[in-house]
Amino acid sequence: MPIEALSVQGLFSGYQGADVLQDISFTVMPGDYVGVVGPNGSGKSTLIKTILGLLEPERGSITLFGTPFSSFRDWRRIGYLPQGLQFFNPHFPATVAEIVRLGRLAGKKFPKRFDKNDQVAVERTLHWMDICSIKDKLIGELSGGLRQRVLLARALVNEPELLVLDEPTTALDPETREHFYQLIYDMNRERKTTVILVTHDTGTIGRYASRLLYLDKRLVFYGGFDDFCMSAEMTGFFGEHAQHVVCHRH
Ligand SMILES: Nc1ncnc2c1ncn2[C@@H]1O[C@H](COP(=O)(O)OP(=O)(O)OP(=O)(O)O)[C@@H](O)[C@H]1O
Repeated sequence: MPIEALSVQGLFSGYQGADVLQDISFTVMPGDYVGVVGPNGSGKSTLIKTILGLLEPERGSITLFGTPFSSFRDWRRIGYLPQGLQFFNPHFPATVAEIVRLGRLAGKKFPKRFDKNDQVAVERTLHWMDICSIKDKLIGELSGGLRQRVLLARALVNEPELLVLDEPTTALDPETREHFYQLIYDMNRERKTTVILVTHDTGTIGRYASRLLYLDKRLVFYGGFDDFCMSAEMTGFFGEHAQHVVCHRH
């Protein structure tokens, strides 16, 4: 039996002592692609921030790759693309290659210095993301789609086993968005990268993710898409139309 990439048990988490998330439990196995959906304010980003240690939980346990959160140190195994990068400062004075290299800082001990291995990893990732030709451009000069690709490259530069993306396609036009989803999907299929992707794109995510996590402060549903789509209970919850949108997989 493979070790779970992520296990969350009885999690309560929120802000200033007020819980947003209440009693959340689920596990993610290596190679899963989990789409996290739910209404505005349902706690999707709160869940991601808690899993990554950016927010301390009120109660409950989190295990990453079989290691309890409190002793987990191997952050290179996890890549994270946070929400809200469409507001990226266009005057930020860093080139594409420098931005990607920043991803190598995760898990480095002090003094944090870059070495030859970092250079090799950066070159490999630029090539993989097909952004070698723009490596000396300033990040602020790029279109939203290319910028997002660079930030994805930063999240991937350590070849993480688990990739966490919080609404990565918000600022992208439909064509670039589709391309982005395809890229993530290929990584999941070909490299077996475990993916957790928060999105409002309920119509699209069903085409790519293997599991659906529906959050509304509590865990409303967690399971395979087919189970979700066949569940009468879910029709009652979301209404036939909403369920049809999520289940529209062609
Ligand atoms: N830093 C914060 N301090 C206090 N409350 C917060 C903070 N961040 C989020 N919240 C509140 O926590 C609740 C859940 O927010 P969260 O951002 O996790 O939801 P979400 O499902 O990701 O929403 P959206 O779909 O709009 O991005 C909301 O009521 C929000 O106002």
